[in-house]
Amino acid sequence: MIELIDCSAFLKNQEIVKGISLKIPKGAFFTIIGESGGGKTLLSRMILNLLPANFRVTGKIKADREKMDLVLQDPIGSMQRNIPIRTQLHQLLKSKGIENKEVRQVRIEQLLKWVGFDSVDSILDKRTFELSGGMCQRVAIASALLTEPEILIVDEPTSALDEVSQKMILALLWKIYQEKNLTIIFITHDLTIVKEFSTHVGIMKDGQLIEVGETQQVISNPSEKYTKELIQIFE
Ligand SMILES: Nc1ncnc2c1ncn2[C@@H]1O[C@H](COP(=O)(O)OP(=O)(O)OP(=O)(O)O)[C@@H](O)[C@H]1O
Repeated sequence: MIELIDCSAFLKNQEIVKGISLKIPKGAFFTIIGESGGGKTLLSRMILNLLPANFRVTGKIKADREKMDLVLQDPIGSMQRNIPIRTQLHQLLKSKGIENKEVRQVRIEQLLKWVGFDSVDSILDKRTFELSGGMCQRVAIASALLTEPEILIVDEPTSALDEVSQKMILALLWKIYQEKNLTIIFITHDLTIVKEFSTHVGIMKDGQLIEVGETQQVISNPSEKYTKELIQIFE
């Protein structure tokens, strides 16, 4: 479980993320939705302790960060551009203490197949700019899974992709959720994703978590005006 108790993020004296208290149960598919600039990304970076250095955080966060990994909106930007994928993935496992090259190679090949690549060798030889956005996002997701996290935070992972790739990445994230028993925190602008996939949802507006709960409960009986408006837009 992840727990935040009255957490805020300040930039100089301006409170940008405001007094958030939240429990994310183990095994939840927790979506965070809300207006642009509402603080969704900052909240996720607070959980990861990855806020830019000029932010000051108050409150208490109970979370095992060693067990978390992050998938970003821009898959090409989230990996190193000029280094072959093989080298990047080996380096990652080496940094986690896996010294044996064959052991690393087996784990990498198994995972790339699991995320849907048939021809693993041809992917490993490439650099990220040689892949399509959808393929690159699949590699980025495989990279996040390599270290076997228990919690995966995904920040609008489909918004930079075409419609077909979006569907493939959503299907992959659903497979991960179903088969790897992870907790997923999924930041999105798309209420359809919230309705279709999530067990829990948090609604953010102006730096505040204005409504939170089980998805079905929140969608069928929203208490906040902003949540009602959001639901109407997607009807
Ligand atoms: N590094 C930063 N320095 C200064 N202000 C920032 C920084 N990152 C975010 N902000 C500001 O904090 C507020 C919340 O940003 P955040 O990125 O968390 O919003 P968001 O809900 O994720 O938005 P979007 O849906 O557009 O990605 C915004 O007003 C943004 O301009």
